[in-house]
Amino acid sequence: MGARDVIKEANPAFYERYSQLEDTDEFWEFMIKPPRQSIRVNTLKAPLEVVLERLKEEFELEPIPWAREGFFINVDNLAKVPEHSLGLIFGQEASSMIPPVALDPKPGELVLDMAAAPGSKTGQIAQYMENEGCIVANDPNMDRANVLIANLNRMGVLIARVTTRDGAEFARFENTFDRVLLDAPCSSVGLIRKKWRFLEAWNLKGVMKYMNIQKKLILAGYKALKPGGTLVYSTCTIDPLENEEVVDYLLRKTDARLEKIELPVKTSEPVLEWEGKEYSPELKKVLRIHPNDNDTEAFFVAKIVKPEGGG
Ligand SMILES: C[S@@+](CC[C@H](N)C(=O)[O-])C[C@H]1O[C@@H](n2cnc3c(N)ncnc32)[C@H](O)[C@@H]1O
Repeated sequence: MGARDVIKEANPAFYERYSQLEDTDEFWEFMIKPPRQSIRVNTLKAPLEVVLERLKEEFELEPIPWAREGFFINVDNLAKVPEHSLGLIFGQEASSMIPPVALDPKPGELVLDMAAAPGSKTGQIAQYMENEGCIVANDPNMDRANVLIANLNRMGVLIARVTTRDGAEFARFENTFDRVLLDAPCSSVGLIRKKWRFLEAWNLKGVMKYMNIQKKLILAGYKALKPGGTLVYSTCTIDPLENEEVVDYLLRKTDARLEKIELPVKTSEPVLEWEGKEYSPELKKVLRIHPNDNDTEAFFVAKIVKPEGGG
């Protein structure tokens, strides 16, 4: 049985909905193919070259084109690699490295990571900030926040303050942060490659539930952003209602503008019309990544700026 038939049988509604986005054999194959292991070298702890030299003694590394510190690696169990326990490397999916690259945080800035646990992107942001400045790393799920704290400790992140609020509460810190990352809770279609249960559990009701949370969070994140600041919105899912719809909602409600993300990454066409609704042509600037584009998890990334004098 091919991947298409396996998916059709496991969740017919899923197949029906997303065959409207793309219906190639490749798309369905990569939707369930086990993912490639990738790592980010943590330059907060040691120089990139030193860590690479050591890893190359044992493993084959393939650079990830869109993240200088990212590599695909042929390892079965990362937990057994000493560099992992030491926080010199962090297991992070290749496409999940894109949002912090797009955010482009600088040393000394004040950054809000609204949905931060387990902290792979907080660590990457701290790395780009060279441990100077401040990151408010928030996640309302206490268990996940504990994992976040443990990971930040292991990675040697010294500039994060962990909070456990509903991200929507940050709306009251108006015009405060230089940069905001909203790596939103979502239906996680991208994670099916790693966990089959995300395919079985998927339903449209869940998509709608997440869409409503995401709209609330993106408005709050935008409010908390300083004029001239950058907000990156990302999900690891493919549903237009959780992606283009949410960004279109922000564009309609505020003075937000979109910026094109120039990276060497293959993408699929953004969705500009869905279920009879048309989205702003500005949405052409977002990155919609299907699993077969780069053999990674699916991802969606939008780079949003607040005009100077806006808010
Ligand atoms: C995609 S995960 C974040 C992954 C994380 N950014 C990383 O790179 O490791 C989404 C997170 O959103 C959190 N979350 C759920 N509801 C939230 C809310 N109302 N406000 C903020 N975060 C929320 C979940 O607990 C979950 O940890």
